[in-house]
Amino acid sequence: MASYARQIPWPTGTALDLAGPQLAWPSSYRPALSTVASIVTGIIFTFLVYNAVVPEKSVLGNRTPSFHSELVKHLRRRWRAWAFLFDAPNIIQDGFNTSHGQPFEVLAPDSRYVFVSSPEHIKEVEMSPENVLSLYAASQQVLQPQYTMHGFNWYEKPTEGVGFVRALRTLLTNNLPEILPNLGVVVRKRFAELHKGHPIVNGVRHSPVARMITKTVVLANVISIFGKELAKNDAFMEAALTYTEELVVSAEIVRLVPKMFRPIIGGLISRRTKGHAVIWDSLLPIAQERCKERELASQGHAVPSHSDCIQWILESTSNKTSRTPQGIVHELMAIWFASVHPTSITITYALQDLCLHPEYTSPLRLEIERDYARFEKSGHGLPLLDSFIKESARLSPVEAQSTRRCALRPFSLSDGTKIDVGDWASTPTAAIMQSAEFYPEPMRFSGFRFVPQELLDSLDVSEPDEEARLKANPHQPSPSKLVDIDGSWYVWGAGRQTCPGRFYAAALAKVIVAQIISNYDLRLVDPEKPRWYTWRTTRVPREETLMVFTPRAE
Ligand code: HEM
Repeated sequence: MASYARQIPWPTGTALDLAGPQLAWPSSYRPALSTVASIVTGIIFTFLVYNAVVPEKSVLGNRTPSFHSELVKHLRRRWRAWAFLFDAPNIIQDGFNTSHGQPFEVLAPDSRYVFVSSPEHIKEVEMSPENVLSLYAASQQVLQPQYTMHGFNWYEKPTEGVGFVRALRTLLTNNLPEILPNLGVVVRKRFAELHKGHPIVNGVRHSPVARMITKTVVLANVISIFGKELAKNDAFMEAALTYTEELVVSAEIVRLVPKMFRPIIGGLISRRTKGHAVIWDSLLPIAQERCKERELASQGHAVPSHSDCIQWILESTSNKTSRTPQGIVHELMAIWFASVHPTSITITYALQDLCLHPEYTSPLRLEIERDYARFEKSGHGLPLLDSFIKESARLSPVEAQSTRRCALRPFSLSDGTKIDVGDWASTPTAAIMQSAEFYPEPMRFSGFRFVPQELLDSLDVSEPDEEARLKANPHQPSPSKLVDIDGSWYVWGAGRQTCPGRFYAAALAKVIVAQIISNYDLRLVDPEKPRWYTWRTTRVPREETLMVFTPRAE
């Protein structure tokens, strides 16, 4: 700790001194003002240190004298809680390894998490009503939407009748056959444009793969969620990209400052960040227009028909708040955030895994040549590619935690473990997906692990040695798909509130990976370099990871 303190030079002088000469106070006021500023700075600093050391809800009980007698133990726990920010996947994995299926506790600076991994405990969590263990309350903590989503407050919304679940799970999924052929063309063009803009080093273009995929996903998602017109609006497209990044950083800052400062800091951030305002200003007139059309339609007038998520949400919402133009835009903003990052990251790691395991390229290309057109028309199929992306997501999951529920009322698991108000229950997704209990040779990459046995038997690879190797890799006793949900696959959460966008996400991942491997040979510039870092439970791809995409026609 001391060494960190030494590394960061603390500015000398008071807040007023640092503000510089533009504050032209009369000189007689200066000593007094300087003293006041020093006191205020001191109070803020003390609060920050206090917040770092003392949890909002101390696990040792309230802040009582007994706290002092257990100081060392307590400080160690707080140190571990702050380490969660940088090392959460390992901390969760350790808890999973030592708990042998029992619930275990992990502390973060701002929360206490209880991880459950046995099927019965997961069932208890997923069955608890939304007003006891709440996904919305957990999302509210993560996203701080009152500051990052134009004043959105999930608590004000009745949870039943939320339109986006039906809009995404049913209507977006059912429309995949209409959406996918256009997305294939858009993705191919966008990827080629981005590729052309990357610098040439030693005769080949070096592409920052994470950024490139995020930009491709943003375009695909704008078209699928908001419609083609908005994709032509440059200001909106720029905001659509920056908004999710702004949101993550802004919400994180708000989460880490003491509660009493959150409205001030959150308000400042909200005023300084522009992405959410551009999104709001662009979507609100459209939502207002659509609401007018709904009104006219209810009076028997002819109105234009629309086939996008704005319309599907409008048609799916039953509660009063969500039926207003503002309510619809808030839901769209929440969907937007949920749709971009996990999808881009999953695709980025799948492409990197293809570079690390190039023996899969030839059978995947064969499958794409044979079956891509059928997949586009139905939204189903490409089982080899499906399995490859699933294996990549198993070993490089975006999130080490899912099925996140924040307690709004005290809750007890059947073994007596208590989850108090403000604590979270969740599943250790990554640890379960890499457990030998569920996956033979769990840490070995086996791209076709999930395909049916007969498909594996009929695998046709031009190199007989490679074919034998692929067939000998570990294989699951029962086949499964990327979008499935079962007791060893919690990538999409669990129970009633599993990801409603997963059918679209899986289809888009297949479109993007298929378009890239059909049209380019790919390799990592430096396969040995670290490809991600972790922040809390998220495995974030490094922006500086470079790939070479060589057009196959050349
Ligand atoms: C690979 C990509 C994706 C992953 C891994 C993923 C994962 C998840 C998970 C785990 C949850 C549940 C939260 C939890 O239990 O902790 C969730 C919820 C949600 N996801 Fe996804 N998601 C992905 C893509 C998408 C896409 C593309 C959309 C929209 C088109 C979307 C929309 C949502 C929404 C709206 C919820 C909230 C559901 C509710 O409130 O009941 N997701 N997602």
